This record gives sequence, C-alpha cells and structure tokens, in this order.
Amino acid sequence: MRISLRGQPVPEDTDPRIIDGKAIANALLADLAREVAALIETGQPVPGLAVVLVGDDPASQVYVRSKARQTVAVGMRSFEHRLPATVTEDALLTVIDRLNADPAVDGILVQLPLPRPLDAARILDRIDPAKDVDGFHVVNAGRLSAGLDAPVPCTPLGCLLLLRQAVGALSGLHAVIVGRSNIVGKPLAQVLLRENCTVTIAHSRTRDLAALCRQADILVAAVGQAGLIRGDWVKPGATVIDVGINRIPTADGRTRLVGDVAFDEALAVADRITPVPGGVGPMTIACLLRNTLAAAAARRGAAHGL
Ligand SMILES: Nc1nc2c(c(=O)[nH]1)N[C@@H](CN(C=O)c1ccc(C(=O)N[C@@H](CCC(=O)O)C(=O)O)cc1)CN2
Ligand SMILES: [Mg+2]
Repeated sequence: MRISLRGQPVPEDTDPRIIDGKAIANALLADLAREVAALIETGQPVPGLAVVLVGDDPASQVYVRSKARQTVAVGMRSFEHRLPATVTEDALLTVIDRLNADPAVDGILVQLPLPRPLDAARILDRIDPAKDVDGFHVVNAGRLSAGLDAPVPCTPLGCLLLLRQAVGALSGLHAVIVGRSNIVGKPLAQVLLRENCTVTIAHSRTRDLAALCRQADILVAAVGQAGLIRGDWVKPGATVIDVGINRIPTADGRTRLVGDVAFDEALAVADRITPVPGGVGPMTIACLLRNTLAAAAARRGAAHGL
C-alpha cells in the first residue's frame, strides 16, 4: 500500500502505476457493443458465440457464465453447451461438428482445462479454424508464428492491449515471459516479436531465473505459482504483467486470488504493474468477444473497426 504525501493510504485504483485492466476491458466492451450494433444495422445476422463446458470445474463454470453474460451484454448471441465430465471424445467431437456447421455460430470455444482423459489437442483441432476464436487450433497457432493473419489467443491479446495502453511503443524492449504454455507464453512471444520486442521465454528449468527477469523491460509472469516473482527480480522502471490466477487460503479460513508476482514488492520497483484480480483477467473475456466479432465480420465479408 502506498502512503500519500499527507500520510493517507492511497487506494490501489488511484495509483497511476497500477494498470486498471477492468477499466480498459470495459472500454473495449463498450467499443465492441457499438461495432456489433453497427454490423447488425447493415442487415447482417447477429454474431454468435458458442461455449462448450465439459465437467463441473468451479472456476470454469464461473468463467463460462461470465462469457455468456458479457456476450449478450455487447449484443451478440450466446450458445452454451454443458456436457458431463464422463462425455466420450466422439460425443464431444460430434457437438463441435454441429457447431462448425451451424450458420448462427461465428465463434466456438471449448473451455479449458478439459477433464481427463479427453485429448485437448484433438478436440481443439476439430474446431473450424475460421470459428476458432481462442486461436488454439494448430493451423491458427502456426499462422501466428509464421507472421500470417490469425486470431491471437485471448489472454496474450489482452496483455498486448494493456501494454500498448500502459507503455505505448514496444519496439526494441526486452520482454521476458516466464511460462511456456500454448495458451499464454508461446503465443504472447509471437505477438511481442511482431511488435519488435526482443523476447526471451523462461520456464521452470531456466537457470538463474531471477537474474534473467532483472534484464526485462517487460516482465510477464504466467506460471501459476503464487508470488514466485519477487520484488528484487524486477528491473527498476520495468512494466510487470501478471497473468497468474492463484487462489490461496487466508488466515480466516477463506481464500483470495493472487498472481504470480509478489505485488507490493514489485510495485515498489516497477514503473507499471497489473494487479490480480483486475488486471489481465478481465481483458481475457473482452478479447474473446473482440475475436468473435472479427470472426463474424470475416465470415460476412464485412468491415469492422477493430
Ligand atoms: N478456452 C479457454 N480456456 C481458458 C482460457 C481461455 O482463454 N480459453 N483462459 C483461462 C480462464 N479464463 C477464461 O476462460 C479467464 C480467467 C480469468 C478471468 C478473470 O476475469 N479473472 C478475474 C478474477 C475472476 C475470479 O474472481 O476468479 C481477474 O483476474 O480479475 C476471465 C477468464 C483458462 N481457460
Ligand atoms: Mg488479473
């Protein structure tokens, strides 16, 4: 917590170093609502997003509910498909085939993680690449890494939009991404390369991770380990993007969300930092809707302002 010149604690949302992901996501959602209305006004069908949830993971249920609510709030149609954790791979693939063929569906998303023993790669690769609003299909991942037009996965796109807003031009900056997942680390590396950053991907086997992180102008933490990144791992003046969402127990027997970065320590050193909650998280769903509108416009051969 920062203390003001008059000795008062400064609420986090007024500290200009703290990147307000919720506000930036809300502004994007408002833009999307205008774009959707403009598309519909031209006589085009309402864009539609289908979300497939398998099993009863509590966090996934919250995210899927939130996706459906925000989809409708920006004026698009939401289709939810809930399947039991015991669903067979063939039955799940049949659902995806139906959504691929459904003209009312512009975007398809399978909520991750999938329960075992379902093979996520096989299932994601069944989605029509033109409806793959997560950008996880191997064709889209390949296109992104080849520098071709492709949907950018939602969390990396959210990180990029936050960085553009907080930092401005990214060219020439050294970005260190801690985490090499297909959902965040790898696609974000491609996106930041496209912005002419110098990109290093680090992971659990990286030697002297702290020393590497201290070289970063942009430090992205996406490992899922609460508080891994300490204040003395951050270069003074760096921008820190915390993608981690970790639920930890509190002294009163409840839980709270924290990121992968020791926030108060890093805030003392960094120029700018995203909080958890309220940083990257809200951008993920806003960017999903942005990708859905882009997919809908592309399928209709229509222009859109994004
Ligand atoms: N098919 C996909 N599965 C998953 C993705 C994804 O992009 N596509 N990402 C995550 C989960 N996720 C969306 O699906 C997601 C995570 C977090 C948030 C969010 O708004 N977080 C809030 C806190 C919310 C809370 O209290 O739990 C925040 O950080 O402020 C939105 C979406 C894995 N699966
Ligand atoms: Mg966050």
